[in-house]
Amino acid sequence: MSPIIALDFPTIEETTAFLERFKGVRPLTVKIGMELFYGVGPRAVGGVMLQGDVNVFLDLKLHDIPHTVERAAYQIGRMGVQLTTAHATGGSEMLAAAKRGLLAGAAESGFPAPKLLAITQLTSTSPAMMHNELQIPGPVADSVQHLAAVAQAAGADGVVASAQEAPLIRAITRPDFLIVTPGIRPAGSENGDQVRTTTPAQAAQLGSSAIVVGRPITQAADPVKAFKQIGRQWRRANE
Ligand SMILES: O=c1ccn([C@@H]2O[C@H](COP(=O)(O)O)[C@@H](O)[C@H]2O)c(=O)[nH]1
Repeated sequence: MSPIIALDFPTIEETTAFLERFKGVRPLTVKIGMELFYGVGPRAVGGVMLQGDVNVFLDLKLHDIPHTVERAAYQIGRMGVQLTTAHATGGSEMLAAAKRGLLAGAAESGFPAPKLLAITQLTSTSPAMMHNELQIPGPVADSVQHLAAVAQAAGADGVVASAQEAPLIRAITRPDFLIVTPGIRPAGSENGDQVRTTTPAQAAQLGSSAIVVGRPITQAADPVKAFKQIGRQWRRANE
């Protein structure tokens, strides 16, 4: 799969103008996150799909009581998106509720059910933050591996994690379990708020199933060129 582009824009106009540049690049998978969804609403999903042959990863990171998450996931299941997220730290009951909601919403709409990815530890989380603020002892990778096991047992289709943890996740999950990796920073690009970063090639070598890239593409002088370069690095390392 080509890199998933994180469409972190505030308006549908900016999003559409950005996607215009990618007219000749298909199929395309894009991620709609909180900024665009809260700014524009569910029509952000419809607007992006209208571009044709664009798969949508709706990254709303559900985290609430199981009943509320099941009802929210039902609505997401009706939208026709391919991937969506819930926080693994919400626990196994909440993740199972998310899965049930997605399946029910998809069954009602006739769309295939979106795959559920469990967020493990955000790629912006440092060891110091995890220990001092979240009060989780031990290496970040151990926490991520544990949350991946919880997610798999609860019926999630995969996780969102840094590629740094991919080998530990692969060691305990079934072969088709997805590891989707943000925090991708090609050599020479700025980390910004990302902490557990890898290059596209490292993510492939470490076992990620797919990479998510935002600012290194959206803020590039030539986003299509940046997307193609990152895609080449990712694919070569996967060969
Ligand atoms: O652990 C996580 C989970 C989600 N994200 C999201 O991925 C993109 C990354 O954007 P960049 O601009 O490439 O940093 C962004 O939409 C995040 O919400 C993540 O970074 N880490």
